[in-house]
Amino acid sequence: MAKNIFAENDYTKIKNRLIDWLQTGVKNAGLKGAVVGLSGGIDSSVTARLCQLAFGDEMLGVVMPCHSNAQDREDALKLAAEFGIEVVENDLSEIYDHFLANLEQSGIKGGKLAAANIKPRLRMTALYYYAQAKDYLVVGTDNWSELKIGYFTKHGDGGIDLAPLGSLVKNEVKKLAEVLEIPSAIIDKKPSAGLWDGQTDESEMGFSYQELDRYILTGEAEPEIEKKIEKLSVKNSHKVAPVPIPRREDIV
Ligand SMILES: Nc1ncnc2c1ncn2[C@@H]1O[C@H](COP(=O)(O)OP(=O)(O)OC[C@H]2O[C@@H]([n+]3cccc(C(=O)O)c3)[C@H](O)[C@@H]2O)[C@@H](O)[C@H]1O
Ligand SMILES: Nc1ncnc2c1ncn2[C@@H]1O[C@H](COP(=O)(O)OP(=O)(O)OP(=O)(O)O)[C@@H](O)[C@H]1O
Ligand SMILES: [Mg+2]
Repeated sequence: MAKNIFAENDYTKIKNRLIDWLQTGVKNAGLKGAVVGLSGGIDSSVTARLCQLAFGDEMLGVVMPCHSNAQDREDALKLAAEFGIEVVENDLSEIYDHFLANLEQSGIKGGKLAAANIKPRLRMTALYYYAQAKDYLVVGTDNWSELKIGYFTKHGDGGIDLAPLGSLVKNEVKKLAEVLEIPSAIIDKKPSAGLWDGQTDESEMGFSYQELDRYILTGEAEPEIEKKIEKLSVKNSHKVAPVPIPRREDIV
């Protein structure tokens, strides 16, 4: 059997280093704590728990259903209650419906993704409201696997101030979740962006996190999987690059 490359790290050490890293990031910004969107999924649960350990009471979780799965909302609220994380809830479903209808009044109708990507961008707007109100940073949940292939909404869940999980692949986040005592119902849940009914990361990506993570860490993958990963990585590289600006000498 192939060795488990995700089990090799010391996750207690990683936990402690990430707590330090978060504290340094917030201190360098001259601010007090962190705000995190709580989806009921593993990435936000791990991020919220790390922030709580880093900032104690100076940490806010925000649950923002937007035509979302009721179980996810319950899991998010349960996690907050279990760890004593302060939580507020904003249901964005009606705002989303109004906003989309308003946009469509222009006569321009977008496809499924144009509409669905509004959801994470509304959440981003709410998170920045709370961050500014409380002198916090917006702490994102994006992991290395998602960043590698650009599997996030630009200026949505990608619109953040710090990304503590950005150097860990998804399966490593799972191991970290165990050390943080995240409930197994959350750890074992199928990853989903929750943008539409039945959406799962792996079916949309066209490969598994196991395959993606193995490729990121070892460079090994079936040729057709490698091709898919590299294609997405190139296509979405703009999402992790600074915004292009023309060189002054080329235009003046
Ligand atoms: N070369 C380029 N240089 C600069 N900008 C470029 C560009 N190509 C496109 N763009 C811009 O980027 C936009 C497309 O990017 P974007 O708006 O992000 O949209 P897109 O990548 O099409 O969709 C987001 C993807 O992330 C997934 N997602 C979203 C949210 C959460 C999660 C999750 O893991 O939970 C996953 C979602 O299911 C979907 O597959 C274009 O409309 C255009 O404005
Ligand atoms: N209903 C929601 N309420 C609050 N925040 C949300 C909600 N849905 C998504 N988010 C935010 O968007 C982030 C990106 O979603 P994503 O699905 O990648 O992470 P996750 O749900 O934590 O984990 P998983 O990828 O395993 O589903 C979440 O981690 C969370 O911060
Ligand atoms: Mg999710």
